[in-house]
Parts: sequence; structure tokens; C-alpha cells
Amino acid sequence: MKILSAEQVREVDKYTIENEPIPSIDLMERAAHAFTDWLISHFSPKSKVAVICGTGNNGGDGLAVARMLLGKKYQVDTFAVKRSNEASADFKINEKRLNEIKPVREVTTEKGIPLLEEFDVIIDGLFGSGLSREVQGLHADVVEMINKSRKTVVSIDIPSGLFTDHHTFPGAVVEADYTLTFQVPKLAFFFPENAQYVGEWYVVDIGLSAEAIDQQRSHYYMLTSEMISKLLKPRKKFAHKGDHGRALIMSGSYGKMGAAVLCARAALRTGIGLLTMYIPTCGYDIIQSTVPEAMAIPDEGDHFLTSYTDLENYDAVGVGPGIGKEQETVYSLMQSIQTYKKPMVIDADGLNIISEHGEMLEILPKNTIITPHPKEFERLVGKWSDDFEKLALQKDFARKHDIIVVLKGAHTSVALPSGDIFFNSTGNPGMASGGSGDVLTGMITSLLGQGYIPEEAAKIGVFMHGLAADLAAEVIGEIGMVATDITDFIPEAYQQFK
Ligand SMILES: NC(=O)C1=CN([C@@H]2O[C@H](COP(=O)(O)OP(=O)(O)OC[C@H]3O[C@@H](n4cnc5c(N)ncnc54)[C@H](O)[C@@H]3O)[C@@H](O)[C@H]2O)[C@@H](O)CC1
Ligand SMILES: Nc1ncnc2c1ncn2[C@@H]1O[C@H](COP(=O)(O)OP(=O)(O)O)[C@@H](O)[C@H]1O
Ligand SMILES: [K+]
Repeated sequence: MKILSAEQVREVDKYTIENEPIPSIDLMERAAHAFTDWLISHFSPKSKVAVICGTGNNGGDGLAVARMLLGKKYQVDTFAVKRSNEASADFKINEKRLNEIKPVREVTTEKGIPLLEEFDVIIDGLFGSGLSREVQGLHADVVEMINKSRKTVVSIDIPSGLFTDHHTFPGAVVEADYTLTFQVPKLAFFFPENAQYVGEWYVVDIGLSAEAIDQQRSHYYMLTSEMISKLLKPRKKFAHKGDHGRALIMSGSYGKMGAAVLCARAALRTGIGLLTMYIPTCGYDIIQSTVPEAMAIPDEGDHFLTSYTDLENYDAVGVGPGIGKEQETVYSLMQSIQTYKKPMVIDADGLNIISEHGEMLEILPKNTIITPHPKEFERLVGKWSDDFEKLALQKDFARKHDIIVVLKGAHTSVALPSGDIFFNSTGNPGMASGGSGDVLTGMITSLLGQGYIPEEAAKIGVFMHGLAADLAAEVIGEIGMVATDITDFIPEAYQQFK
């Protein structure tokens, strides 16, 4: 699913109005219906609702929503924050329509700002995609009142005051519990810095032209199950293990053999035909007894990797989880990178080593997939001042080194050398515990070994990893979830695509 900028949404909006064709007021009605349907399914008609509107089309949506809720017997009070008589044409039409049912209360001065204590739900329709500057004055006071209210806040389209296409400096921005955004996700929603404003967010379909969306050039996408299902290859009846790839994973050190075990289990659950683990000697018995399906080649080093093995015969090689940063391990990584000519998967200490030996970046096989968490990424690229800058760094890094950068987080993003970025939509905070990342490395290596091109392996791996955790959370919840649970639920994640 494409992510579009505010400007692009305006163009799609305009195209839909002209070509469907549909009068803009009817499109607003459709958006308000979609929003209201969601509200009705989440809040009982006993809820007292305050709808707070600006005088643009976001406010127009708010007025239409208020009318629809009144029609469904909700108790609704509507407030329009006005600093002048200027208002969008569709706002004015909806104001007239609502005034015939229940008058809109005008807020023109600070004193007129309503007390929100008596309400259960606050609908935020102050500003949407038309936000052109920071919110100040009367509007800022209203935003503050909404945020202080501690009531359930649902934002229409975008939390008021939030810029979708660049960094928003802390100030007057609505802190929504829920944001229902129209038609396409907005870039700002994917960043941790905006989590407090956006809350839980959902995309609601308001029937904007699919053709117009197709025509918009965007570098940003959200991974969806529809996209993943198109990538997955079914198994053939006469398939044998040799058809599903040979992968080698270099992982583990004394005290960190768990990383190798997790990686191995994840690779197997993701469907690799044959898996070999290259591990320090101390990990030999561990791997052989905990993951009997995998083969093991012990390195000469007892506690950590010191060398490398013949990599030529493997369809995919993953390196990094738990390997540490000993000098001999640096050599081991360097030799592997130099010998293996196909894309690799590099994670964790593999990346920490690279960040201390920048020359390795120059020799990474093209389309290699690196999977840093934000701290590992910072070691590679340096600090950033906000999440938009982090995104730019990720994009540049992928392009400059011709690699795929999978930057992990609540919305893990997959940056391709082409400049395209795919944000994940699966996963949950239950994954925020040690070992979850090792599972991802095993999964992506497995997919690469099975013949998926690197871009596909990264997208499928990231999506399935989060999906497995979501399915695990449905059964065991988030708190007690451990990385092993994610691996255990990988098969169920695949079952969703049967
Ligand atoms: N295609 C879509 O997505 C549709 C969008 N609609 C709604 O239309 C909204 C966009 O409407 P508009 O373009 O009218 O924009 P807004 O309603 O976001 O507000 C724009 C108005 O606010 C003023 N303004 C902007 N920033 C301000 C600030 N910081 N302080 C004070 N005033 C400020 C602008 O000058 C303009 O007059 C969307 O967010 C959505 O809610 C729907 O009605 C239907 C379809
Ligand atoms: N709050 C969250 N929501 C969704 N996914 C998360 C969340 N926290 C962590 N994850 C996922 O869990 C994994 C953690 O990886 P990482 O930080 O490398 O952990 P480790 O090194 O302990 O394995 C990543 O894939 C990340 O996307
Ligand atoms: K809003």
C-alpha cells in the first residue's frame, strides 16, 4: 500500500472529484460515513461526544460526523473554533446542515473554549492535511484543552498539529488515542517520535480513485498481507530438500549460543531445505542437541569464531548474531565477505564489527541485507536529530552501498538501493525482548536460501516475523512472549496464506 504526502492526497482527492465524478461535498460525506462507522462499532450510543472542528475540510468532516452520530442517537456537542469568518465551502454547507439539527457552538476566544470534563469521547477535527504552520494562539489553547482532558480522543485523518511529511517540533499537537486516516497511511505515523500523537491508527477506505493513487510516484509503502501473498511461492508436489535451498549461518560465541539456536530454529521454521550452522566449538553440542534438524560445522575457535568455511555451495549466508567482536572474529567476517559473492545477511555484532571497520562496507556483496536496530544503525551512520533525518540516512546508506537496510523497530523499514522504503505493519511490543532480532536474521537468511531475491526475502521476513509474534500474542499475550514463541508461531503465520 502506497504512503502519500499531503500534497499527493490533495491531487488524488481532486482527481477523484473530477473523474469519478463526485461533488466534493459528497466525497466529504463518504469520508465522514467511513469514520462514523468505525466510531459506532467502538463506542456505545451512551457515550457523550464532543466534536471539535476547525473551519477547513477537516472541520467539515467533523461537522458531518457530528450530524451522523446525532442521527444514531449519540449525545453530541459540536464546537467550531473560529478566528475569522473564513471557512471552506464544504465546511459551510455542513455547518448549515448541522445547525438545522443541533446548533454548532462557536469558539472565538479563549474564554469560549469548552470544558471537556463532561464528555467521554472527543473527536478532533481541527486540522488535517491542510496544516500549513505550527498551531498557535486560540487553536493551541484548544489543543491543550483536548490533551489535558484525559478523555478518549479520536482524530479525523491526522492528529491536529502534526505534519505528515516532515518533523513536527513539540508544541500544540493533539495526542490522539486513535487516528483514522483516510485512504492511505501517512509517513509521520511510522515514526516513534510521533507515537504519542497518533496513538493506534487505522486506514479507512473512502473510495478515492485507485487509478490516481497508482499514478502518484511515491518512494514509501506499507507492507500488507496482499503484497506478501503475491510474493510467496507455493511448494511443488515433488519437491525435495535440495529444492528449498542450502543456508549457512555463522553465529554464536561462549555465553551467546542462544542467538545461534534462535537463528537456526527460525531458519528451519521458515522453510529452508538444508541448514548448516557454523559455530565456535563450545557451541557444537548445544546446536546438535537443541536443533537436531540443522547440521553443524565447528570453527577451530573454542569460544568464538576465528575462521570461516567454504561458502561457495550455499545459496545464502547469514552472519552476526552473538558472534562478539574478537579480533579473530573480525578476520572471520572479513574473509567471509570477501569470499562470498552473493548477497548475504548481516546482523548484530556483524554490523558492530563493520561499523569499526568501514572498509568492509566497500566490499559487501551487492544487495546484501543488513538488519540493524537503531543503536547498531547509529554506530554505522552517526546520530540523527529526528526520525525523518534517520529515514534519510537509511535511504542514503542503502543507495550508497548498494545494500538493503532493514532498520528494526515497531514499524521496521526495509530500504532498497533504489530509494524505495517499505514499512512493516505487523508486530507488537511483546517482541521487545532479547533474541527477537536473531529470529529475524534466521528467517531472512532462510528466505534468501530458498531463492527469493533479496528484496523479497527482506520484505517477507520482516512481515512474517511480526505476524508470527502477533499470532503468538493472541494466544499467550505480549508480556510473557519470548523469542522462541515467535519461532514457534512462524508456521501459523504461513498458514494465514494457505
Ligand atoms: N481526499 C481526502 O483525503 C479527503 C479529505 N477530506 C478532509 O479534508 C482535510 C483537508 O482539508 P483542508 O485542506 O481544508 O485543510 P484543513 O482542514 O486541515 O485546514 C486548512 C485550513 O486551516 C488553515 N491552517 C492551516 N494550518 C493552520 C494553523 N497552524 N493555524 C491556523 N490555521 C491553519 C489553512 O490556512 C486552511 O484555511 C483532510 O485532512 C480530511 O479531513 C475529506 O473531507 C474528504 C476527502
Ligand atoms: N514495540 C515493538 N513493536 C513491534 N516490533 C518490535 C517492537 N520491539 C521490537 N520489535 C521487533 O523485535 C526485533 C528486535 O530485534 P533486536 O533489537 O535486534 O533484538 P535482539 O538483538 O535482542 O534480538 C526487531 O525485529 C523489532 O522490529
Ligand atoms: K484532525
